[in-house]
Amino acid sequence: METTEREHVIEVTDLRRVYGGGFEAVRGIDFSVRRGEIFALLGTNGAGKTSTVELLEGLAAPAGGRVRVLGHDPYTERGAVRHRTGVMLQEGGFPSELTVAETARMWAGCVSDARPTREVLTMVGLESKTDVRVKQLSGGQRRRLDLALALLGDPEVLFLDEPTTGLDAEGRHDTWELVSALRDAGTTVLLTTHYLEEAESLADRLAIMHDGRIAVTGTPAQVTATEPSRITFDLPDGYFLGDLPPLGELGVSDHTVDGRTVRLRTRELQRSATGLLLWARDAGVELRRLDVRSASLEEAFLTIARDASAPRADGTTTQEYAV
Ligand SMILES: Nc1ncnc2c1ncn2[C@@H]1O[C@H](COP(=O)(O)OP(=O)(O)OP(=O)(O)O)[C@@H](O)[C@H]1O
Repeated sequence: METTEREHVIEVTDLRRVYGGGFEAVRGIDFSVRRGEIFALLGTNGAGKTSTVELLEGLAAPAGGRVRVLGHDPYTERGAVRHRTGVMLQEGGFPSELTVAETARMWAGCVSDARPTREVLTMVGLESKTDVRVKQLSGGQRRRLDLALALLGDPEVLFLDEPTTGLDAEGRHDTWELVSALRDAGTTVLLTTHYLEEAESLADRLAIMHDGRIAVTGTPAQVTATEPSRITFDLPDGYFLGDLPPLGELGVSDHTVDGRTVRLRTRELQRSATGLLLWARDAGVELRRLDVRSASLEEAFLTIARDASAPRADGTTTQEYAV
């Protein structure tokens, strides 16, 4: 079955992976990725991200469940999928004596209708390193070479396992721009990352894995919204906590006081902040060191990593947002 523009190009249903010895690294996960979407798989160390991506790449057969990439089983129908996908493994292995250009040419020989090697090396910023031997590249430059090789076949679907690990801040931003541009040109990207700001700024949707399961799936904004926002300020001189309007009426879910510093947590940031500021205006006081902020993806991640094993009130451990 071929996919159309609006269909999911990656579909994962109740997927399981069991290693020799019986360890279940992937324990029944579901997600899907639409054409032209960047989907990030996040999770703690050992959560099962690489084990999952390898199943999507057709490198191993699932112990249970179903994977479809571009409408095909990537393991049993490898020939139908492989030439339409690009893969950047977590650790690429290159012959260290070859130069960058030789490595790209060797790889291009394995790809049908390969892009010109100079083109992909320029895309990843390695055009000035073509005559350098692979063993002389820095770790970050090797990651870029990995990415260049994944792009050689002009893939419809790109699997990137920790694409920016080892890159400096500039290299990471360059890679983000390149991946965004590929997405804008219609490439579907599934990536794993430990950099939460990478997922926050790049991903259209993401899933957070923990212990072989997906704890939450949604847009970065949806996942971040699972955490309360925070308001911090110093109580004005001569005022006490009891002088503020009743915090429950401001939508504040809990608070702490440390000396004169008050920290409020709220799921209704606008209502809480407005109520507080109107009170301060009417009282004619200044809320010094006022700081109002939404939760970050990092806070949501840490909470999920901590709580993911605990069942929710409805008995499930997975939260999924429709988009
Ligand atoms: N070949 C293997 N044999 C047995 N267990 C394995 C094998 N490969 C991975 N595992 C185990 O499966 C679990 C998931 O590993 P995986 O590499 O998929 O996690 P990950 O989320 O990619 O982790 P990281 O962020 O550290 O790269 C881990 O507990 C790991 O020890």
